[in-house]
Amino acid sequence: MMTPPPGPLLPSAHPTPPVLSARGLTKTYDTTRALAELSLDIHAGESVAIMGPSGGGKTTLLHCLAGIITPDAGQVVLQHGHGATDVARLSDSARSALRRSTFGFVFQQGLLIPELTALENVAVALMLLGVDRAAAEHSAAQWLAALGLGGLEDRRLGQLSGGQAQRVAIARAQVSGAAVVFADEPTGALDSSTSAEVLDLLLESTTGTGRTLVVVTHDDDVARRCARTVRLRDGRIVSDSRHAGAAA
Ligand SMILES: Nc1ncnc2c1ncn2[C@@H]1O[C@H](COP(=O)(O)OP(=O)(O)OP(=O)(O)O)[C@@H](O)[C@H]1O
Repeated sequence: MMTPPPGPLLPSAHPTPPVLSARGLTKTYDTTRALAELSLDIHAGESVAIMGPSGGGKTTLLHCLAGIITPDAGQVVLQHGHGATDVARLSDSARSALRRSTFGFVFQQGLLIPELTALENVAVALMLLGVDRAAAEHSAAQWLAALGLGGLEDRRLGQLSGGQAQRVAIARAQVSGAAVVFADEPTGALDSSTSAEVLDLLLESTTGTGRTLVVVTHDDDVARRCARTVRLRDGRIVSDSRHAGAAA
């Protein structure tokens, strides 16, 4: 069967312009095709759940959208600020700079530094952008307080619960004013009530302020709370639905 060429998607009824437009994304690892000419528009202020079976390409898509890996073919156009940037064509250093300034990440492991306190873990995201320590710590303290962690600023990660540590990760992802926050199974290790609280905070602090959330999840409860669910299988989109009554 012939595959249609990657091209413009049908006009969308969404009220805001796309902040990210992926066209014809293809990624192959050795002999495994993780993404197969995938096209997707993500709009400013949307919450999008990426779902589908294990190995379907969810994390690979998230990493391509966020400029963590480059696709073998295709484009990821970011429309933010003054113009459009093809994330997939930037140099490594330009992509790192873009990730720090424009994107936020809530991943299960890897981004928080165990030796640092909650406050330092959040402040470091701003200090990497050149903000001085005092101003960075001031903003970090405000985010921690907004996420219910006032009084815990000086705890190291090992002295926090899983849910508290995920809130630190949310604060870190938001403190630099990220236009798009990417989360990969942000509630995967949490019990269901903590998971609901963390998800509420993640939605409020992103789409609640006009920013965009893209979340990879296996959890139907998480997907139901998002405004849109995109399902992948074998590196292709098999369904894309918007739900009434969910967050933006
Ligand atoms: N670094 C890699 N090297 C080789 N193959 C890889 C690599 N990363 C992913 N893959 C393969 O690419 C396919 C898509 O992987 P991906 O992690 O994107 O899927 P996923 O939908 O996120 O899966 P899961 O739900 O299990 O996390 C899988 O078949 C996986 O084995």
